[in-house]
Amino acid sequence: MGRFLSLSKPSTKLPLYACSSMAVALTSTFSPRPFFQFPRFKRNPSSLLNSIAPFSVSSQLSNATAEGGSFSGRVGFLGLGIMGTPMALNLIKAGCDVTVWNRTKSKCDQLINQGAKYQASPADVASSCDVTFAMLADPQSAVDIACGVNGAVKGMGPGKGYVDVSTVDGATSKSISESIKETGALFLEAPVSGSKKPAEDGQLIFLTAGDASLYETVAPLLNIMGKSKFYLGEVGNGAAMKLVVNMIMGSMMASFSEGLLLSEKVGLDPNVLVEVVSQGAISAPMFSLKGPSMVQGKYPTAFPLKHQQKDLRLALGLAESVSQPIPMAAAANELYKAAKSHGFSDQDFSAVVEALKANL
Ligand SMILES: NC(=O)C1=CN([C@@H]2O[C@H](COP(=O)(O)OP(=O)(O)OC[C@H]3O[C@@H](n4cnc5c(N)ncnc54)[C@H](OP(=O)(O)O)[C@@H]3O)[C@@H](O)[C@H]2O)C=CC1
Ligand SMILES: O=CCCC(=O)O
Repeated sequence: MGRFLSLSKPSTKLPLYACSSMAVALTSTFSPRPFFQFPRFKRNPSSLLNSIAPFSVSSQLSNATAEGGSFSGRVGFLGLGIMGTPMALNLIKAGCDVTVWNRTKSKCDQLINQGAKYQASPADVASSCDVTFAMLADPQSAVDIACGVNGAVKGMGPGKGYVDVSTVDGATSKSISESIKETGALFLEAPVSGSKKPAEDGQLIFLTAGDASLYETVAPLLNIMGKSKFYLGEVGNGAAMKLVVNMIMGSMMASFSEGLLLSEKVGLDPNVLVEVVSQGAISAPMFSLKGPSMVQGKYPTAFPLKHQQKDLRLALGLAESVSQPIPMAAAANELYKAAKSHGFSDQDFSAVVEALKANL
């Protein structure tokens, strides 16, 4: 039991509960923090219960239970963009009692038609729900919707929980956490890896940190929306993990873009490059998925370029805070800034290749 009670406390020697082989290597070699991944048992709720049961941190949520791998409380969802809409939709399809709000109200219609309730403000959603999720564009909007006039904080209180799944920096997440917790409610940051299609398919990866009991309570909801989830300890660790992952992704895409253009310029077929890359050590689903449309100059938006640049900017701030040089990411950031200034903000981040074209 003792080893599980240390779940929410940073430690250098925590055993891994269940994880990938990569996570084992990281934990035993580098990680100074708890590093847990729970397996996903979507088709076997009793296995899910067994996997969660050892983490017997009692839930403080009054009307919600996670018994048997389900969640019987009311779920709020704020922010219905590319990611929020399919995530909320999956909760509705799974039978959850979902209440939505979005700045642009018309984006709520699809979900209301599928059975969602609507409230007129984040505060109203939070006061009418047990747990409220927020999937917002950036740090400013995440703070505004949590802490602003008619923000979620106004509707929070003991027995409730707030789960911020937006990609923000650790300082923003901590500030939101403090405001939420001052009301007596619980807070979990849970940014996601995975884009539009994984969100639609319930295949996201949650990078969570904060109140362990809220993590346990919302685990059945995370299991509906995602394929795996990591609990990383203190608030800020989930945000940091997400920014590091997206820093790598942004640099990879910038480098891939250079390769595509260079191959074409020296007379090679960039489609063949995509095929060659897909068979070797640097293969990545991202290259295979986006490469063919990049060659055609098409960038259907899954992950908006402006958000990728935001994440690189936040990763640069994270690196600055610990005096870590990240020259590749800094160079990539300049490229995404150039792409933004040429009007590609709302296209997919693979449009960064346009910033390399000579006529820009
Ligand atoms: N798309 C992706 O592949 C992924 C995105 N993310 C992250 O998830 C978050 C959401 O991304 P995504 O869904 O793609 O983004 P979108 O741009 O599609 O949606 C952004 C959401 O934030 C809302 N919003 C923006 N500014 C404000 C504001 N000032 N006040 C109130 N609401 C606001 C928008 O409302 P409105 O509809 O009114 O504009 C919308 O609901 C971002 O942090 C992103 O980095 C994480 C993983 C993958
Ligand atoms: O933040 C966006 C991540 C996109 C992805 O993981 O494919």
